[in-house]
Amino acid sequence: MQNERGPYLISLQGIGKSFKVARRSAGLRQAAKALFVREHAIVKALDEISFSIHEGEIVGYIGPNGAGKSTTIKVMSGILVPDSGSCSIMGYTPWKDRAAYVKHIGVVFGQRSQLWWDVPVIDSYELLRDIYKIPAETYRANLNMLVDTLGLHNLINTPVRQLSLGQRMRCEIAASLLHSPKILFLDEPTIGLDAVSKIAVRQFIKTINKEKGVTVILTTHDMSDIEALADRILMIGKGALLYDGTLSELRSRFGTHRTITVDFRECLQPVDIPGVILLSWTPERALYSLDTEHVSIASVISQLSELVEIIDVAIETKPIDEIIVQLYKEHQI
Ligand SMILES: Nc1ncnc2c1ncn2[C@@H]1O[C@H](COP(=O)(O)OP(=O)(O)OP(=O)(O)O)[C@@H](O)[C@H]1O
Repeated sequence: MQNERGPYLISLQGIGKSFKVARRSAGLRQAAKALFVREHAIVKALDEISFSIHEGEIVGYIGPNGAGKSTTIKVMSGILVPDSGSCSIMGYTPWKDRAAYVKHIGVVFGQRSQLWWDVPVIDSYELLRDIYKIPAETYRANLNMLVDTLGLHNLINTPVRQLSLGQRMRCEIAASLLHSPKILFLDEPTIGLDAVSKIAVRQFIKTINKEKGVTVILTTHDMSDIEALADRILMIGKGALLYDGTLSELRSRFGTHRTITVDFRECLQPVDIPGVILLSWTPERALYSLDTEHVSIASVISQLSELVEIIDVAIETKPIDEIIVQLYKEHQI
């Protein structure tokens, strides 16, 4: 498959995946009954998911808890076999050609470690070198680059269990890239990290995307990850794809709301402007809320400036988190 930008690197068509989960009602009687009769429910984790991704993209895969994000990443990385649909990544069907396919991908699950817990990080790296049969020269070059850019100098000789979450995450990301994969799947890579570690991880993801051309698909609940990284958002809810587009399209579609803070020379009388909500008024500052679909910012400022002497104006857009919540609400998820 392809479009005007050429062939897709990743293409999913109608992927479906359900899980059979054991159900038990509350109470002792039900517990006793469950010893003999197991009741099951079917959870539809993915319902006909289709999307395609080009080489070099950074795609943010978002959605509320239980939407199906991790399940999609598991299908794409070949860990899970879907019930229906097709998936072609670099020409491979991940769950069928797994041995050859995994040489081209790196996977990081923020909540799970791929490193050996009790041994120094470097030992896990050497094991990965042997598993992936990474040529000595490539391994050395990649290791040096990763240690430098992720600041791992003082970490790689430490056992994983002695590392902080942020330090471990940087080591995990390095582990996933030792074999020079073309695609990196990151499942909540910044979960639980402090502000400094988050920025370091984001910066690194940007660098390997730009300099090495690595295609990145990341799931996150942190909208600032998306703002900092993703060119494109795929939003999933109740197993179905609900939005596929850029962050700026999303903003303009759902984010026409603005808050305007105006500072002025003392004015005791609040000024009301038609179509605009006055949120607060003090003798030196007013806070207005408006929808730019109905009223332009220019007209608000011009109407105000006729009545007060404006000193400063600050305009804020609705935070991306609020836009996402609005989107979830619209889709009733
Ligand atoms: N191995 C499994 N067995 C049974 N049900 C599962 C399994 N894995 C996922 N599910 C169910 O499938 C649905 C999608 O789960 P998934 O982990 O993909 O969601 P998610 O979007 O990654 O959620 P979160 O943001 O909470 O990590 C959920 O209802 C979950 O309970």
